[in-house]
Amino acid sequence: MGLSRLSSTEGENAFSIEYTSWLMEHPSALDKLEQMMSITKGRKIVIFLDYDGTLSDIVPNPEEAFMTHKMRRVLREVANHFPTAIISGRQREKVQDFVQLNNVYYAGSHGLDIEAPLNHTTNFDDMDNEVVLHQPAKEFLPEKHKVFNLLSERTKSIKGVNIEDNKFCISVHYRHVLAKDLGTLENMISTVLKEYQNFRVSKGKMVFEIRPNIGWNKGHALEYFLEYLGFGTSDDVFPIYIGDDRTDEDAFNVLRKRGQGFPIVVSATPKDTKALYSLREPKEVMEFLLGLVVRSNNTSST
Ligand SMILES: O=P(O)(O)OC[C@H]1O[C@H](O[C@H]2O[C@H](CO)[C@@H](O)[C@H](O)[C@H]2O)[C@H](O)[C@@H](O)[C@@H]1O
Repeated sequence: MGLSRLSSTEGENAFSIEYTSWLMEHPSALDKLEQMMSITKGRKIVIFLDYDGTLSDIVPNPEEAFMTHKMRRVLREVANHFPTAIISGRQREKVQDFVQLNNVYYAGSHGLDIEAPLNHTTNFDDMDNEVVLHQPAKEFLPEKHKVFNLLSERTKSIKGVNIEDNKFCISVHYRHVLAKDLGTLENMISTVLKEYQNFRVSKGKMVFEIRPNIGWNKGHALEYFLEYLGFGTSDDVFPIYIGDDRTDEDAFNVLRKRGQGFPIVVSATPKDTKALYSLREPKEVMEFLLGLVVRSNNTSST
């Protein structure tokens, strides 16, 4: 359980005391698997996952945040057992490219670009599958291009800045920016956003996340998927959301408000979160997902 893992991985340092007490409030989801499976009896489990830091390790280069083959195998199994959606800050197509599974639903741009199961409005994706696209910030695309170009131009002088175009959102990575230049970068972003007040900025892991200033976030995307899957107001659903970053907090909040399911934060250090449970790293996420599959197989064979 949590404590044994702690002593083997962290050693007896001052920090582990803080982590241990945080763990009491956000117990390891691995330790709660049995309990969770008994609560879910008769309910439909639906899985929601963030990508970076949840399905793939955080790495210095965003282009290299690959998922392991093992994680992909587990995810495929999970999605064969339960409806599964990935809700990422990245461009949706980019996540699809990393994940390469067609039994998973995808949302990109922090939930602003949803490819949902087929319902009334029909589109076709690259593989000619019928899908429903929900893109509530479509009208902001031309402006987003301008913000992207302006930011790229103005931040050129700062070494280490990496600006990622996430379709409806923009990520300004500062992982490789010198500490002395950070203030300048922040000022540049706020100057640009003063000119484009339809956009706002928040902070992620060594990244400034810029997105249209509309009332739509990962929490709304989660609700949208539930609605489409037919569980909008249902009591018979048990949604599990696993994520590691600030934008995932909106989805944790939705689960807390619905009083349903398991909000799980991925973190090996104490952090302020609305999640009720925790997992330390993507490897534990994989273990947890595998645990769900195994237990679900056991239940159906008894
Ligand atoms: O919602 P997510 O799927 O978690 O996406 C959030 C951002 O993740 C990526 O950036 C983060 O991961 C990178 C790769 O490990 C890392 O280099 C970076 O420092 C992290 O912030 C992604 O590149 C962003 O576009 C996403 O918005």
